[in-house]
Amino acid sequence: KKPNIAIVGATGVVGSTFLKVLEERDFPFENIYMMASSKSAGKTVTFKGKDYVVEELNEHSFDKDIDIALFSAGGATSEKYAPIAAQHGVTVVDNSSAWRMDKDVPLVVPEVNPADIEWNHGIIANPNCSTIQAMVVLKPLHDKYKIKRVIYSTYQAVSGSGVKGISDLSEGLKGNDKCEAYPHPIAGNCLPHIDVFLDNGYTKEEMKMINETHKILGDDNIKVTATTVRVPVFDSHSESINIEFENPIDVDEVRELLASSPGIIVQDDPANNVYPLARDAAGTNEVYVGRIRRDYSVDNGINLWVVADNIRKGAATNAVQIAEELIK
Ligand SMILES: O=C(O)C/C=C/c1cccc(C(=O)O)c1C(=O)O
Repeated sequence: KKPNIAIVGATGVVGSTFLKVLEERDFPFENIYMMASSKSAGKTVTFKGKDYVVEELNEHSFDKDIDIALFSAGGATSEKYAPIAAQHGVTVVDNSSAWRMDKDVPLVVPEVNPADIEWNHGIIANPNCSTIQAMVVLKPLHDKYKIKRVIYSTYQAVSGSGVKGISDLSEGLKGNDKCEAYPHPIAGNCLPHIDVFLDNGYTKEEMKMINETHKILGDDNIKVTATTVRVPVFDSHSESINIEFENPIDVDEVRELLASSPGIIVQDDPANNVYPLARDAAGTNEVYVGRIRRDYSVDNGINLWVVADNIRKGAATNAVQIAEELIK
């Protein structure tokens, strides 16, 4: 039978993109239920030409027959309601960080570790957007050359902060500096501060990339560090990724391997100004890789430039791909 699905956080930036991607990919379903917290309940969302009134999420929301629920309504909502849904037999795909590091919750990028879906106990976690696009690229390289160390430097779009981030940038570009999403004006700036600072001097976003890399690749021996930066870009996260391998590599072989790996489009012809660009990646579901070159400062190292739409592959599309695995 076709699944009954629920969208929790249906009116948000990611929630509304869940709906776009479900329609684009013609995801099969019998019934769909739109849910959100009290502040968004009562709104109307349109999906496949039909209007739906968003119902207020509560502990009885999953009493009805629901097979799959896609959550993107903040960590607190996931913390409270994902277990309730799971106890009602729903398989939850949660876009928040609430359950990502839980030992009973698989953290999944379908191109990377689809088999981990099998051991879910009702909740499957969607990784952080910056982690997802990196994992798609690192997995084939780790399998072939064994990664020793990774350095992430990210250049993250304001859409990752939702409507407040988008507004701060659009107003800032008109000369009206606003600081609703960030402690400093984002227009004309780069802010090395995403989420909150921790006692170790790193931000939560940086520690998410480090911890989630270990869990998804299943290898805590990989040395990982990260600097995550907010830049004045509306859509798509760009990442400079430096990788040192245990084994020798050949750059042309790396380029061919990536070009033949799932979910990746290689754009790497600097002589003709060809490399991944945030504005080209926006609105698509793939991960783009370019500037593939040897790091001559170590024996077996490379540098990469990796770009993806942070709301699509970084969140909504990845979650829908997990749901597609569930109904196979
Ligand atoms: O800021 C970005 O570009 C990505 C933001 C992700 C985010 C924002 C608020 C809460 C969370 C969270 O769920 O903790 C997350 C996440 O890690 O997915």
